[in-house]
Amino acid sequence: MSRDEQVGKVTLTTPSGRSSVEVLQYGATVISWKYDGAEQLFLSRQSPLDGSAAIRGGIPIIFPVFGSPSEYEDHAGLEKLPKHGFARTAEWKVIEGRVDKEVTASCVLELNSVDYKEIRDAYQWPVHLEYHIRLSDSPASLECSLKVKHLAGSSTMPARFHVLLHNYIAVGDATQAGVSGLKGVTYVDKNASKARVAESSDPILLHGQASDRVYQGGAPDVALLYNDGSGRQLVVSRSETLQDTTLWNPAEAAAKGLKDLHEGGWREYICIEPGSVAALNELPAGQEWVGTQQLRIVEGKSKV
Ligand SMILES: O=P(O)(O)OC[C@H]1O[C@@H](O)[C@H](O)[C@@H](O)[C@@H]1O
Repeated sequence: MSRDEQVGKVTLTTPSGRSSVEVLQYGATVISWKYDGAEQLFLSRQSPLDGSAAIRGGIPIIFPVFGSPSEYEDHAGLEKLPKHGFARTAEWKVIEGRVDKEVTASCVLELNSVDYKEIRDAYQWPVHLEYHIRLSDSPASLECSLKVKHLAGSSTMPARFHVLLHNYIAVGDATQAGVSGLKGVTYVDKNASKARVAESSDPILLHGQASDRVYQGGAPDVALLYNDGSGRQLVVSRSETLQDTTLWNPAEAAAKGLKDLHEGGWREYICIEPGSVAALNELPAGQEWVGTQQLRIVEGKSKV
């Protein structure tokens, strides 16, 4: 593990040098994952990386609310939070870094909500977050695991939260790449007044249409099928605690409203976001919750 303390960045590289990952302490945001020199994640060229705004790309951590609190009828205890919560814009601490055996490298970051007045003011529950990042060459994969511990103390009521890992997966052309594994799963379409729809396609092709869908449970693995002729897939697996999947791409018109997205950037990614967002978690005082995802490169024969 190497650290750039001035920038607040950790770089992990596996001993073979085949895989590397860069993580900002700002938001504990993974901003790059390379395998054999190829970048797997999208990062907007216009995203400020100086801690002035959430990162447009990589893997922002969404906690403890997904979207704006006002989107939910029952948002008791969440109403003062900014959109997508505080985890993605807080400064995390690095507590551990390791290179194991011959194929993996890992690090751990933490965030203690009680250390920050602005978080205490917006979120009544004292929570300790731990984020474990593990990089491997075999299989070529990146594992991210978020642990939430309700510290009790100032509030003994169950801590209420959503969690979502907002993966911006790099693709050659988002209008042509496919997303597989969601057929039959019901989604809430945030672009259509929250209509509930059962997915009928496999693979899903966006064809340049905007997507802001929250698939509710039912899909252990979701795969991004690249359209580069290689048959390669990026498989997103997750623990049962991250049972929901948001599929987001703003497409051309809405992308114009995203000032931190470079021209044409919307074509270069599809967000496949495992989360626990269909209902709020209620974590009793003193207890822990863990959600884990694995992004895995699979060479195969998939056709889009
Ligand atoms: O622009 P932000 O705050 O990073 O949010 C990006 C998108 O994140 C997605 O997860 C949400 O479903 C979208 O509704 C939202 O627009």
